Amino acid sequence: MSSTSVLPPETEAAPSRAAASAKAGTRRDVPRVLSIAGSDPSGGAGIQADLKSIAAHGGYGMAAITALTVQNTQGVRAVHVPPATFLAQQLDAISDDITIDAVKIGMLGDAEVIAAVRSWLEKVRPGVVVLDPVMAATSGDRLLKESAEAALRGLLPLADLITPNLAELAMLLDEPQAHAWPDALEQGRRLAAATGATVLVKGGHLDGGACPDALVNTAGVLSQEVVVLPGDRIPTRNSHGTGCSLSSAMATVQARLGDWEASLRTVKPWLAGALQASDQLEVGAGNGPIHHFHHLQPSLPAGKFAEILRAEAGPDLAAIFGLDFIRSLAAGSLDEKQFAYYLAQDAIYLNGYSRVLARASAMAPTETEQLFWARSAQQCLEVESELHRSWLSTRTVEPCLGPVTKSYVDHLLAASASGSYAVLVAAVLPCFWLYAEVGSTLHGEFLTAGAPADHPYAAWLRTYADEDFAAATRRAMATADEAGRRGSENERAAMVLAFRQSCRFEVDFFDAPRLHA
Ligand SMILES: Nc1ncnc2c1ncn2[C@@H]1O[C@H](COP(=O)(O)OP(=O)(O)OP(=O)(O)O)[C@@H](O)[C@H]1O
Ligand SMILES: Cc1ncc(CO)c(N)n1
Repeated sequence: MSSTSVLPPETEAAPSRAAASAKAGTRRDVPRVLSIAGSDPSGGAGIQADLKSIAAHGGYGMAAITALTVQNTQGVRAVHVPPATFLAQQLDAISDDITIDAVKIGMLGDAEVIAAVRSWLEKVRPGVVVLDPVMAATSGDRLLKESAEAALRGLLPLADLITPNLAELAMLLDEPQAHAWPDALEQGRRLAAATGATVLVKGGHLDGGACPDALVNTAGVLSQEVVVLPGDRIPTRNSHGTGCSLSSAMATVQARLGDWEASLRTVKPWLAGALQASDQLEVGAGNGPIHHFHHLQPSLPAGKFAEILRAEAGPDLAAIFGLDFIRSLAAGSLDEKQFAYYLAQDAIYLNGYSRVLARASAMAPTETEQLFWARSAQQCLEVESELHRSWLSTRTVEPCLGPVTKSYVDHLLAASASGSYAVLVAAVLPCFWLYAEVGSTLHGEFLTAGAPADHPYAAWLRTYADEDFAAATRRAMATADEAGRRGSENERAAMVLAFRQSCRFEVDFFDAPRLHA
């Protein structure tokens, strides 16, 4: 398991001239960072994203709310801008009392709000000011009144860093939107020259597989006039709030490092990781949020959790192969009464197991998994009726629920009621996996012995080598691996417990005919 760190890893970057000329007093271990932005109640953008992003980078976050939005991952339904005088009071209350190491400015809404922020900035002059010129949400809905665009342009010279996306960059320059990266960089240059600020040109809205970002400054603050950080586009729809998260992360890290290039080198890989891990959150049906704290979660590589489960089951598998029932079944010397008991209990078990698999289907996070469990549930019922038709119809056996069968099914039902899909998947896995292991071993032994036709259980042993069942087992294993990787440490521990308990029941189930037949 990989180790976790509280802060995203910082790449050692060669100090640029900016580091040397960073404003005195801006470097703090835990920077006090104020977000002046709108609220997104769905938590992915606006001040909610800013506070997460600031915390993810080790800052102390504060928030003065410029506007309330009614939005979710699918779009903005309404915007309410409280009186600008009330915002001014919030800003004064903070700066009267607290030293602010960095400010991030996001959604401003209208010209009155911009005027209030402007006069506060002129009065307080915070050490680091990052301005994200928010005009629209990821969904395309407007967040800045058209009549306020000129006022926003007027605010730009008060910022140290401006972080426009391609549409915002064009609007601020009153030019058509750039679609090619070199054109965007040219626009960045013009905006930097016009404002004196550093411009972070963002490639999020470019076409194609690349997603570069660049810092541009025409006044010699950077090591070069244009510093490009290349990046791959991460294939996800979950880009809600990337701009907010990036700008507040830049404000926080800049207050600690005093170097824009080093800050972007820290923030960009973190953002890529947050986009990559965004699917884990399962928030909303539209453009979902990014996973701000992905770096705090221990991540397991694919297959690792399945490997852990396999190791857990090792002793139980060995115990199964040592059982009299299995040894004598393989040798053909098994007492017919025990075999009949085993078949009858298996039929009862499969009925319960089918219900539990149907529950897994109902809880599955994707339609593919839903279908897999539903099919498996159906196949259990088919095997159950086949057992009655071909094996049990010729035998006289009491169809009573044995103690091991009852305990095993009760355990599975408890897992299905635990509320955790991952725990349920772990609990049902041994019936696939240990059974498939036992089956292929016994079938292999049977073939090695020349598949003797006079073996009393020859027909039964032949049914064990079912490629469809082996494929379903691999699928169940991969699903458990994925559920384990997605889950928290606590959930994985609960999965291992449920899995081990089922493994014990598999051993007991094969031993039950000896004790109860
Ligand atoms: N699919 C992606 N893969 C990698 N990086 C991305 C992706 N989408 C956006 N980014 C990065 O996210 C940051 C924000 O870029 P973008 O151009 O999307 O800003 P924005 O439009 O202001 O964001 P928002 O969607 O919050 O309004 C940039 O660093 C950009 O490179
Ligand atoms: C409040 C708010 N600010 C900014 C954005 C841009 O993503 C948004 N969607 N909502």
